[in-house]
Amino acid sequence: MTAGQCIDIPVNAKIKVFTLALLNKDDEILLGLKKRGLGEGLWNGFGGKVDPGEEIVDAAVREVKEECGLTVLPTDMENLAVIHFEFVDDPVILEVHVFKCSKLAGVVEESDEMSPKWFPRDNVPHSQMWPDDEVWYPLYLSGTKFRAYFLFQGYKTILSYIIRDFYDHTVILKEKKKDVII
Ligand SMILES: Nc1[nH]c(=O)nc2c1ncn2[C@H]1C[C@H](O)[C@@H](COP(=O)(O)OP(=O)(O)OP(=O)(O)O)O1
Ligand SMILES: [Mg+2]
Ligand SMILES: [Mg+2]
Repeated sequence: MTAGQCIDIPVNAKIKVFTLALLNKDDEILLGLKKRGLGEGLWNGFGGKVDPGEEIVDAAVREVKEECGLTVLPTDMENLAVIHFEFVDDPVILEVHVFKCSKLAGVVEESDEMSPKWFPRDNVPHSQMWPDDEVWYPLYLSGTKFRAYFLFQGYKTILSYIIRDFYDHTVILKEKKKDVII
């Protein structure tokens, strides 16, 4: 999977590519409480910026190791979703490649960036997570692959979103239109 455009964002948008790994064991998911930077204070999967020239899946594997100590293999990373985030008044769009993985090796360790903890997959702390997670998490639980676009005002308010089938962009799975003020 390569970095790419999506029909919901401008063709010339400046894109910054990130990874996000959702690590599963039985009915649990490993989340990390982010200790610094983007999303500080929120529980999230593990991931970060893709380095120049780096394959996206390799970045996902590297970030998992750096942030929670676990070893995963690129071939065990299933690409669940690609999500674009636009922020009002910010020309940079974040492109987050979401992977899920159930084959984990090693020991979970706290890192400078993340404080990891297992949660039941159907009971994650949404009030302390990015607000978009609550929207797309049911798709993760049902194993539905998707592409999504979210428009944020600041980091807490979602103005609109659209979630499409991963393979067929004409199929809309979920949508919230922008409120029109008249
Ligand atoms: N709206 C959102 N919802 C979500 O669920 N995850 C988001 C998100 N916006 C960003 N993320 C994820 C993507 C990525 O895993 C992480 C942001 O990347 P980081 O700041 O953690 O980068 P790095 O781990 O490379 O950090 P440094 O090593 O400090 O540069 O947050
Ligand atoms: Mg990170
Ligand atoms: Mg990084």
